[in-house]
Amino acid sequence: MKISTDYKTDNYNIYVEDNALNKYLTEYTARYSSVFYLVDSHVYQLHQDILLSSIDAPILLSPGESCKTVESYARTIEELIERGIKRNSLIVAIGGGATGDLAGFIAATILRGVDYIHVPTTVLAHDSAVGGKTAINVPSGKNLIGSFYRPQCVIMDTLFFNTLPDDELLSGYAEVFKHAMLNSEEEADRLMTLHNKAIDIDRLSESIEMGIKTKLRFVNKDEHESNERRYLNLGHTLGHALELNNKLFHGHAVMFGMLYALYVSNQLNQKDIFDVSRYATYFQSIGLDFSKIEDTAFEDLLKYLLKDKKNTTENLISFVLLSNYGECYVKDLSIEEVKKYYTTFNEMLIKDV
Ligand SMILES: O=C(O)C(=O)C[C@@H](O)[C@H](O)[C@H](O)COP(=O)(O)O
Repeated sequence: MKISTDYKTDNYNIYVEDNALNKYLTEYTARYSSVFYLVDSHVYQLHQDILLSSIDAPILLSPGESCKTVESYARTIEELIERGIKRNSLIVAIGGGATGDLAGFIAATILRGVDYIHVPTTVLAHDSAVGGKTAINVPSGKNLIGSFYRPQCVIMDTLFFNTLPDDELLSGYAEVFKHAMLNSEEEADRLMTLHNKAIDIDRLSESIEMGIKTKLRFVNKDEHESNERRYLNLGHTLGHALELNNKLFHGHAVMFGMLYALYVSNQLNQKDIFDVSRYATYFQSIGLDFSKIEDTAFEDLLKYLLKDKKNTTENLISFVLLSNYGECYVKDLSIEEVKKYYTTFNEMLIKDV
């Protein structure tokens, strides 16, 4: 399947299919005199003999978020310069969202910008590889350094999914589910039917297609996130805080963050538009472990909440909320309000799940 962006210029293709890497990569690499592969070391270890057998002299990155540090950024830049990268070279990022975020940021900044391609190997990266956000972390928070920088293409080879652990699969599915909530109740119901009790890997491509198309609707309108693109951050305010504080998988944290956002939306709308308990029970039935957030003190999350990139006013925390399915808005809440809802939200979860 091929999906294309719809900007005024410099559009790129997103391929999602089995064997996509073999099918499309050389068409792009052939245009450059030198190509540098930045590959998640774990992915390379698993796939070097078959899917990645043609990848020449990869630079291996530490797996997951651990590669998104300032140190790893500087080290990899040094290595690329030593290997002779030029302005007309190509960087190919092969790995999950973290690899893509780091490699994209390197591509955006090395020699003031070289072309790059995303080869996402996780379900989660259907999200991060699309839209041109690149980033690294600092101790105060996630993705606090970064840029918007479009790739030349995204090649999502779904054969990589076969080796994904269940926790990673669930993490990626969280963003697919978020995209459904940004569409309609029917889309969320469809996912819950398609992936009832467990994530069905054979039906993931169609769910990912829905996810990417939804995401592009927002990105095409507001690439640099001054307005509608912020809605893609549904679940991420509390999500990023839980991810860092409780050391959760990104998507697992986003699932909790989404439940909280739906709960707060109901409170502010003064009607139960969203059946939060139903979604919580569903998330639990497909593997979300609620014990991972039990007893998390609000005060431990607060320092992260106050550093959220969406915040614009001192001591107010910005949340993406919904007045209905697909109808988002950004609301600044005081610390007291966030805490109050956090307490009652936890009580509801303990009672209902
Ligand atoms: O692409 C976007 O815009 C998003 O917000 C998508 C998020 O799901 C994704 O996790 C993103 O990387 C988070 O970005 P951040 O700007 O909140 O760090």
